[in-house]
Amino acid sequence: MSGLALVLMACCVGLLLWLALNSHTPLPWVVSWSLVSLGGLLAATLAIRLGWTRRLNDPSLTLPQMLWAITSAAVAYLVVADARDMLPCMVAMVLLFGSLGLRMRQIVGITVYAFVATSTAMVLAPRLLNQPVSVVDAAHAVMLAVVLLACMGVSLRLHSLRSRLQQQRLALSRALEEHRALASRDALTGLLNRRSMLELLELEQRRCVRGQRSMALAVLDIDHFKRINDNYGHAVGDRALQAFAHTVRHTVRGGDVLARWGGEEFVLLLGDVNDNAALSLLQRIGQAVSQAVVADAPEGLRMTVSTGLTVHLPGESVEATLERADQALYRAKHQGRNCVVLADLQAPPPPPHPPPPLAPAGLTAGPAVPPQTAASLH
Ligand SMILES: Nc1nc2c(ncn2[C@@H]2O[C@H](COP(=O)(O)OP(=O)(O)OP(=O)(O)O)[C@@H](O)[C@H]2O)c(=O)[nH]1
Repeated sequence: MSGLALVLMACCVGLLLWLALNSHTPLPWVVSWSLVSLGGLLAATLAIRLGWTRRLNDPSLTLPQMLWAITSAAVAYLVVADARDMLPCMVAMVLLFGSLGLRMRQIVGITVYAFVATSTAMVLAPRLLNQPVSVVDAAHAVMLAVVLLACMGVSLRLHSLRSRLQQQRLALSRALEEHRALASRDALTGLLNRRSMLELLELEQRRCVRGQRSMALAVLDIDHFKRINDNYGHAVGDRALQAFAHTVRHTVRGGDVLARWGGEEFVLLLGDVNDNAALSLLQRIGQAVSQAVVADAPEGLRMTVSTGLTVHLPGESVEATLERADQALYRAKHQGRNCVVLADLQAPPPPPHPPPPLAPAGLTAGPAVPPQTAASLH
């Protein structure tokens, strides 16, 4: 029951007390009833505030408080004869406030209980007080039945409105979640998209500055992807991209992050790894990609990937690291594709469009490493 209901109950009890003091009802009865009624509600409030009810199914003790308040109201009908007119009002208040937190079956149950409790009080009152049943008593009974039915109707309606509101809120938060996922992920491969990857890289870069972490970045580009589209169709091309993403993700460690950078180009973030280990991993990726099977595609369809790899130097910008990896990729493409080129950290920044080398590069500066020779580096 809400704090407001408690306050209202307290007002009613105060009013009843006043009526009792101004009527012929024996004072000890009235005082005892008031103390027991209020005491029960205060005890419940205290238990809730102290957190004793936290582990219960109903931590706010709604149902017990309602049962208590309705029983108190029914007993009041017997004890405080002058205040009987207030019974429908009190029961209605308890039902309306309390039912907000109840399930449908509980609402019907508590209304039935209210009906049984109050009608028992009405039947017993004339006998206990030795008074004949009057027309007023009959009118009370009819009014109470009407009030109880109306309260139940209103409570059930409120309940259905609340459940509809909850469903709408749930649907809205799911839609928001999906929207967020769509905004941060590439729809085709399910990988992080370029924007989210850049955010992640900025975060990692700051960790590198603080010396908490090191990272290597690789730019991977599927070779001659245009031919796959041209020869097998765009749908097969899409599935090839998915197969590529799936293969790389299952070759790297859980903490490494692959993102779709655009088209058939991907960026891989490798955490806490040296250049040799990164090179070896990218060689394995190259081999795995060359064996990857594209779903519903002709048998002969195989992919290869060219990769530019570099380690991030603490203090430099993410853009600078990416640019170096991109230049290494450029060299990998010009050295025959299907290989990994590790960027040379000592070399001055390359010109914007370096001419392709005449012969395959050695392994010293910007080594081009075909997948099958990876092991020889270690
Ligand atoms: N099916 C499909 N194709 C895409 C998608 N994004 C980009 N492409 C295609 O990828 C191809 C990229 O071609 P290019 O940039 O010429 O590169 P390439 O053919 O891979 O050649 P190299 O990179 O030099 O080996 C283009 O034909 C694009 O249309 C996509 O989401 N789905």
